[in-house]
Formats: sequence, structure tokens, C-alpha cells
Amino acid sequence: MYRIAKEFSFSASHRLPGLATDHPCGRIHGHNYVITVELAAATLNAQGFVREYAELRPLRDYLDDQLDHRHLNDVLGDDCVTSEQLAKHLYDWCKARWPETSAIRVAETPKIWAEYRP
Ligand SMILES: Nc1nc2c(c(=O)[nH]1)N=C([C@H](O)[C@H](O)COP(=O)(O)OP(=O)(O)OP(=O)(O)O)CN2
Ligand SMILES: [Zn+2]
Repeated sequence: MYRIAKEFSFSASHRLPGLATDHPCGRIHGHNYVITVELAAATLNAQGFVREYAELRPLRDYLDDQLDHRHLNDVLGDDCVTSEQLAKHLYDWCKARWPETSAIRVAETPKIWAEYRP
């Protein structure tokens, strides 16, 4: 199996609902998110690619236009604000465009990440 990955970033605020009242993540705060999309294929196309990296540009545009410098609870809803939920949302978005999509990783900080990989 061949695998490729590309990293994207955006900045946004969120608030995690359903936490204890004294949990800091229940308050509005922000992250410089790093998103990694991974694609996999058993065979390569005529150019020798899983898919040309440049073809992933629409994800850059989606993140810039819809999520960057926005409040995720407003844009995606309260049930799509954890890293795990955001990873699933972005996986579905990518999978609909690029069938080779195999995983999405979401990092809120350099120390933590969540991944959706069916
Ligand atoms: N499984 C998950 N746990 C947490 C998530 C999440 O999306 N999935 N998110 C948060 C908050 O968004 C929080 O902002 C980030 O968590 P945390 O690791 O506590 O970040 P810090 O930089 O504040 O961590 P330090 O240990 O203080 O460096 C919480 N949990
Ligand atoms: Zn957070």
C-alpha cells in the first residue's frame, strides 16, 4: 500500500460543552490547529502518484474560508468541537472528494493529536 500525507493549519476558538464547570476547556479558548490528511492506494496512477499533492488544495481553501479565525461551536455545532469530532468531520469532507482518503489527524498543540481512521 502507498501512503501520502499533507499538513494544513488554521487558527480557531472553541469551547468544549459537557465538562465540569471548573474545567478550563469549558471556557472559550483557541488553538493553532494542524491538520494532516492521509491518502492510501494499492496502485499508483499514470503519473506515479497516489494523488498529486496540489489536488488537495481545496482542503486548504475550506479551512481558510470556513474555519480559520472562527468559533468552531458556531460553525460546526457543539457536537463537532473536540479533536476527535473535527477529525471525523474533515475525514468525511475529504473522503467525498478524494476516495483514497484513509485518515485525518488533528493536533491542537504540538503535544497532542486525535485521529479518525475507519
Ligand atoms: N480526547 C480529547 N481530550 C481533550 C480535547 C480533545 O479534543 N480530545 N480537547 C481539550 C481542549 O481542547 C484543550 O484545549 C487541550 O487540551 P490540553 O492537552 O489540556 O492542552 P494544554 O496545552 O492546556 O495542556 P497542558 O498539559 O497544560 O500543556 C482537552 N482534552
Ligand atoms: Zn481546546
